[in-house]
Amino acid sequence: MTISETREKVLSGETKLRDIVEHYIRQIEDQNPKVNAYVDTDFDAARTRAEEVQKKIDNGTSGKLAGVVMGIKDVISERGKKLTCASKMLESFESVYDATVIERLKNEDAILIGRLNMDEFAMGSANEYSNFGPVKNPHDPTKVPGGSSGGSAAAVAADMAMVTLGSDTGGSIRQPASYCGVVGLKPTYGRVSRYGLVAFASSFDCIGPLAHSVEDAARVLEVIAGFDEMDNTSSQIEKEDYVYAAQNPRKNIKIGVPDEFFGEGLDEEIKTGVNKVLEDLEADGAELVPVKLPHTKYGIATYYVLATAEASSNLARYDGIRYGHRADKDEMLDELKKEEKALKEQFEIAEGDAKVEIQEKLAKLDTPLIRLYKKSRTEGFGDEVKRRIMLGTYVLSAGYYDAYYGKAQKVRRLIQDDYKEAFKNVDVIVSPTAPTTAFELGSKQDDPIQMYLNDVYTISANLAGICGISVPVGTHSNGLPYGIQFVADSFQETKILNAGRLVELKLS
Ligand SMILES: NC(=O)C[C@H](N)C(=O)O
Repeated sequence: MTISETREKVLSGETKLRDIVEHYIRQIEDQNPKVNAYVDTDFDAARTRAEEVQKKIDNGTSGKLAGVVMGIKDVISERGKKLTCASKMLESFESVYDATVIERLKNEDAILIGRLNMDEFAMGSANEYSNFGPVKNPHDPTKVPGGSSGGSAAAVAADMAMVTLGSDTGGSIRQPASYCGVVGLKPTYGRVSRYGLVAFASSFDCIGPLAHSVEDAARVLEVIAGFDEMDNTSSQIEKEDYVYAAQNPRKNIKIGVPDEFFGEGLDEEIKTGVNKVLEDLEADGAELVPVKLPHTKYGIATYYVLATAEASSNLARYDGIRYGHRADKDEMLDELKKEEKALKEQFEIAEGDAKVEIQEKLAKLDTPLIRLYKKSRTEGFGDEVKRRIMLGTYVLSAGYYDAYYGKAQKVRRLIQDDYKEAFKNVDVIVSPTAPTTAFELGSKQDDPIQMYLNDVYTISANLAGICGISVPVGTHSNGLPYGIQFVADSFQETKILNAGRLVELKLS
């Protein structure tokens, strides 16, 4: 059921919240062993909450999301719940406070039923890099659900939640939404507070909803959006009426069509499917306008320089002392002693240059504290996270800073300027959400570049800081869903909701 259907039934007394919650519990018990979307659930808390909210409904004081059963990506703090980011590093970490978005959802009486699987620290496009094992696509368990919010998308697709929250740093809400056949919305950077979101790349990270419908996404956005004094990057610009925009779409919108997003690498059927919808929208009064985004071809490279640089800095806090997994101290001291002993023995028998070399090694041997950091991080982080920390540290290093980090910042500006220019003439810009449908589990795991290329259409919205939505638009002959993406200028969420709703109306 959608949020509005639920509201109607719950407010009229036709359905009790208890029954809604029991439905989702059954779904999770039945589906989760196959899909692996939830990494933690609290059914008792959900049941208790349902009783509390039911009382509010009965006495007419319930909030906007009364009865809405939600799952939360395991990167957003929920007081008293585990917050693992699907990493061994945070295996036993528990949130001590609520993220602003969680506080706002709770204030409007949403029922939070569990924590959702994801790529470790949100780094990935297939939800395969998780300490809890991969999420499976509900449409075909041999396929990935997309990532990094794979659990959030799969939970909605398999009816294990009415809506979920995900996070989008470089496509992480929209690409899994496309692969799982649900709606996913990435708000403008600054529209939704990041307070309580574990940082990956702070100038990109955004929290947003994944839902069954555009209107549901709007209903959640309405609650979570808005200024927050706890996040100094959150904007003071007033929210717009998102639900109204989703319910009353204008047909005569101007849609920018960039050649750059319909070229090489795009699956032919997806291209045809997206073009067909555009023709239908045009027949209904929309105007299709060719636009140019000449710098988008540098999007992936730019993102993977800047996002890894920010990640290397943000993830420095996980040292096993202040935060996160700590390696066994005795084991570490033992190792260190053995190394020292071996070097000293070698020193005794070595001669000439070799002796000097060994002496240098002895002098450079880690102190116990440094070794504890190293060992904790080596054990706690997975391979993709380590790869990004190393890439990020490299592009920030003194000798390469200008060549990589500095240059990428300049290209980011050029990409932003492309969009600013294009939005002078159009309301939204359209593209497929991803170049293909969901791919085979394990097929790209060993090839990071192939994995990164999945984000080719979604990543520029993150670089530009603008908003975007993915709406299901068809089923491929291989049986898998795929989405259409609309992006709009900063703080113009009503425009993407409007366009998304037009697509839904065309397909219904
Ligand atoms: N976090 C994201 O938005 C997903 C992106 N594929 C990344 O690995 O960075």
